[in-house]
Amino acid sequence: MATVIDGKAVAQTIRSEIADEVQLLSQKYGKVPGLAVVIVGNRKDSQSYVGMKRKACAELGIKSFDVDLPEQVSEAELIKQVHELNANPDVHGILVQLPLPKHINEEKVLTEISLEKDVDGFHPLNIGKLAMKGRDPLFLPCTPKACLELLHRSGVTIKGKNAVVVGRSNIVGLPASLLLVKADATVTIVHSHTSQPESIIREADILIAAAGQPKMIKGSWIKPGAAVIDVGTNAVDDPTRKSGYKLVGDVDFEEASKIAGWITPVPGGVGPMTVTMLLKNTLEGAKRYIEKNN
Ligand SMILES: Nc1nc(=O)c2c([nH]1)NC[C@@H]1CN(c3ccc(C(=O)N[C@@H](CCC(=O)O)C(=O)O)cc3)C=[N+]21
Repeated sequence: MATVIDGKAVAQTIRSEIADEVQLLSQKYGKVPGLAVVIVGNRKDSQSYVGMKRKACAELGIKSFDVDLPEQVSEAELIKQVHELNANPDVHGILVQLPLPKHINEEKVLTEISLEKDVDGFHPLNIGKLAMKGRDPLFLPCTPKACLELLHRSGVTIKGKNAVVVGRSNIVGLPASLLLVKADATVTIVHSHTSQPESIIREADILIAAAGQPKMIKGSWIKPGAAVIDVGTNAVDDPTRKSGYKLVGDVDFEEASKIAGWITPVPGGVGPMTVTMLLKNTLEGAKRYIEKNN
């Protein structure tokens, strides 16, 4: 049976470390980290994620700046708001919740975020640096950083291992692959055009599942003893629940937990750690800014 990695518990430990540092910063400089959370429109999932982020800020003494814009807001107006946050000395991190409505060019908006405040790590220059050997971006993207932190805190070594990443999105699969290469793994990316995904996944000592397909990865695909990090957060109908749905990962947990060495649950795995890495990035950004300007 696999060791189930308790993302919620690890997240809690790191959050209390962050809260202590926030207090130190506040005592030393009379300033607290500030995170702007920008949301456009009223997608239910985005509202819920943004709510979690704002609540977590409050719990840690991080000041959150809430910008809520209507679905119809123009790209120009959104960019104007980003520029105002760039100029605000109390804001050390800016997060624009994705996805944005179709009439807005996401890359254009993300490019306007000041590099020093890009706590999501989604600015093309930060991604470019992530992709370069010997270079480091100012911020690592939160979900990939969460995956590596969970491996690290579980005592899983990455160097020299076969790592397989399922999915190649800009926010998870691709940057996770880059981080694993930088950590000296041998990395294979599996995606919708891969002809034999099972046989590749079976070679994975480390598996990062970020395809967004509920229970796509079966127990029989897992290499015995592998470390399985499940990034999927898929809502599937569940009439037995009040909400009418439940969250399941990209991995069939029931089956895979019998074969893997380590596995993250959904919920309670990568999700809470993603939010925690955002808070950590905000703290790091604030420390850089405050120490430079004092
Ligand atoms: N600019 C931007 N940055 C993001 O980081 C970003 C984004 N846009 N758009 C959407 C995705 C998704 N995402 C999650 C965060 C937390 C949980 C999380 O905490 N999940 C809980 C479950 C929460 C629940 O019960 O609904 C868990 O897995 O235990 C999940 C998903 C961040 N994203």
